[in-house]
Amino acid sequence: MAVAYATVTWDQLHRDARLLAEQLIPLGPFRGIVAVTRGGLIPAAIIGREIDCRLIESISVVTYDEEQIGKPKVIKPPTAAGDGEGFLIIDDLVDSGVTAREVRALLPKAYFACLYAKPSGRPLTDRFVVEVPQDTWILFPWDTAPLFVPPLARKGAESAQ
Ligand SMILES: O=P(O)(O)OC[C@H]1O[C@H](OP(=O)(O)OP(=O)(O)O)[C@H](O)[C@@H]1O
Repeated sequence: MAVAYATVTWDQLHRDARLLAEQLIPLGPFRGIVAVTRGGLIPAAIIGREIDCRLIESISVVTYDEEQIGKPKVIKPPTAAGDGEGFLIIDDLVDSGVTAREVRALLPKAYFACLYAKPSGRPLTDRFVVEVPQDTWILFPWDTAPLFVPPLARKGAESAQ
């Protein structure tokens, strides 16, 4: 399957998180936020600021390790959130939906919102900002760095040497 890349800048991520916050305000107030680490941490901080929510819990789900491919493992439960009643779950992305399914099973009464959703994971969300094709790999700002790229003309000359 061909893979396309979509770069998300800090500015864009901030804008998308604020857009989501705006949509969440009428659904609140929320007792707290559960950030799905690690990708949900920065969106949760931005959204917590916008919706005026200071109680931030986290959950950490590992979906891949060398011995048990695909078996999700909760390595940090969201204890402060109980069954999720009154809580908002925030993640950056739902892709296959494996992480979201695990998180929702632990917090059945919480509201699940994320910035970006691929078709396979989309049904597991209550709200998202942007739908992204399944074969698109999102490059988040914390995963990337600006690099020098040679001018096109010089690139041709270099490959001819
Ligand atoms: O729908 P899924 O296929 O489960 O994928 C979505 C999950 O993948 C990413 O986290 P990742 O597992 O890469 O961990 P990280 O955020 O700690 O890098 C993302 O932050 C979601 O939590």
